[in-house]
Amino acid sequence: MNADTRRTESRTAALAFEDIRKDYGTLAAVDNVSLLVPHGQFAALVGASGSGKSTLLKMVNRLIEPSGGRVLLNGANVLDGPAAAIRRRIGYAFQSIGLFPHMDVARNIGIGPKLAGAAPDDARIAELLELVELEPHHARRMPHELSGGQRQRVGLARALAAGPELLLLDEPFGALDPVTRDALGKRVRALHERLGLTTVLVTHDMAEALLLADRVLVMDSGRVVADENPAALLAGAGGDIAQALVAVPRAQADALEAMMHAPQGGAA
Ligand SMILES: Nc1ncnc2c1ncn2[C@@H]1O[C@H](COP(=O)(O)OP(=O)(O)OP(=O)(O)O)[C@@H](O)[C@H]1O
Repeated sequence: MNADTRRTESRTAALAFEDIRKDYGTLAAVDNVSLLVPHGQFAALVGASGSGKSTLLKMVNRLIEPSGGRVLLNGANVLDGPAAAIRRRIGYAFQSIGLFPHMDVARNIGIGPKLAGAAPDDARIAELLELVELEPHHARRMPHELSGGQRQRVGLARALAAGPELLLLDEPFGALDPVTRDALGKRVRALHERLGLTTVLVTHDMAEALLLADRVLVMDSGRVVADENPAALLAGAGGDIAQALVAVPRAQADALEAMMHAPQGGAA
């Protein structure tokens, strides 16, 4: 691809990383990553702990300053202008949620738009609660009066409150039980479709990535070592590191399948 084509593609993508890097001393936490995420795509970033997933994500909403390269959001460098202006265009939900303990659910959800001078009214809060399948009466609860899964839903509603162009999710289901995690994952995918979002999800869990995403990016030592769709990964593409991650859910699925077809043991 020549430089002109590359520049045009970077400008028209929802999100573009151009030779982005982050160094901590001699460690390259993110090592010259270039990627385009088209509008409407649901991409998952998968990889071992410490492979650079969160660092890459946080350079989009300027929680981390890059050591080199650029991140473009709809063609504009995220470093141009105030960080708050960029963050208003990006929904961000993460595992530890960061709800304000002294504010009720409605105020927690509305904090971003309120800081921007447009506090959401009760109808908008009710609409956001409905999107994440919470009840209207949850609006007046305090964070400590909610379950972990409900708190994650509030975090998601807050991420959606300003009508973002881009949704960044950093292990948003990490601390949840498997049933809640599965339900919330499906809800996020449905919202992605319904709201026409572009979404990047960081997860340790390859099964989650395969089930939810259109595209799976595998990171290792700060680099993207595989970039495949779920069907291709399941068919064996992506190289050794990606296949080692795919092997885990595959082995579990095979073991369950074998159990279902095994003759019943126990007393005859
Ligand atoms: N502030 C920091 N100072 C020094 N090193 C850091 C800092 N933040 C992250 N790192 C290092 O950068 C590397 C990438 O970290 P990062 O959090 O991006 O990984 P990750 O893939 O998101 O991991 P996890 O899945 O465990 O959250 C790791 O080796 C980490 O120790």
